[in-house]
Amino acid sequence: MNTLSSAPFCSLLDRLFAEADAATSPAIRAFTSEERAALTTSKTQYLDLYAQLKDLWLPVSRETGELLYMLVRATGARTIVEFGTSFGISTLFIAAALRDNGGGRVISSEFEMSKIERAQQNLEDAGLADLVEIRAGDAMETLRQDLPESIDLLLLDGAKALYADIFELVAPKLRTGALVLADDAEMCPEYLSLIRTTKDRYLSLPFAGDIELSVKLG
Ligand SMILES: C[S@@+](CC[C@H](N)C(=O)[O-])C[C@H]1O[C@@H](n2cnc3c(N)ncnc32)[C@H](O)[C@@H]1O
Repeated sequence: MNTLSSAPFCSLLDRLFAEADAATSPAIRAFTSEERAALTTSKTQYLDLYAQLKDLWLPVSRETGELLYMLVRATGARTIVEFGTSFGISTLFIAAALRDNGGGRVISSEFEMSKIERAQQNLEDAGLADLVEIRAGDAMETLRQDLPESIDLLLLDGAKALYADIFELVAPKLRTGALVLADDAEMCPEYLSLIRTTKDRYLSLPFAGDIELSVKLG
């Protein structure tokens, strides 16, 4: 038996993915082309732009969620940091894998309070809330301090323009062999350039079209 294929996880995930698919946002349709570009490139407007998209779930795909579950199980990971909780779909996959590994801790980060409340509820409904700490506020501040001494996996899935900055904050705590999974990585040229040019310390590959998967070599 595993959490991924058991109740209540299965039916909860089906319901949440359906809800995510159905969610709409009048704000995104009203965005100018400059605002659309700023969503992935601006290091100053991200709080305002993402706040306008608070009704959108923007989750990882089911395949990426299952890949996260696999990676956490296969590596026996116990300590995970996540940039970008939203309504908690990726967090659910990670926490399910931690449960099946025998325990652990996810530190996730989200600044939109309404999303945090719903993510917390989803984690409670799945019986996984005890494994997760959601840090409220800008991850550029909340992930700057009080990180565990040794981190097994980092998921980058918040504002695209900040992937490189968040990676730099967390990197000193990544253990040798730690994985970094960056979702929608093709939107993050600064991060891709950074992770792919540190060949002595990271091996990094594009994966499944929209993921960059990297391992810390030492
Ligand atoms: C792509 S969604 C995350 C989806 C989530 N990982 C999932 O699979 O359900 C990105 C989220 O990151 C949040 N976010 C963006 N920039 C952030 C920042 N600097 N600090 C905290 N949260 C941020 C947004 O509010 C949004 O909810």
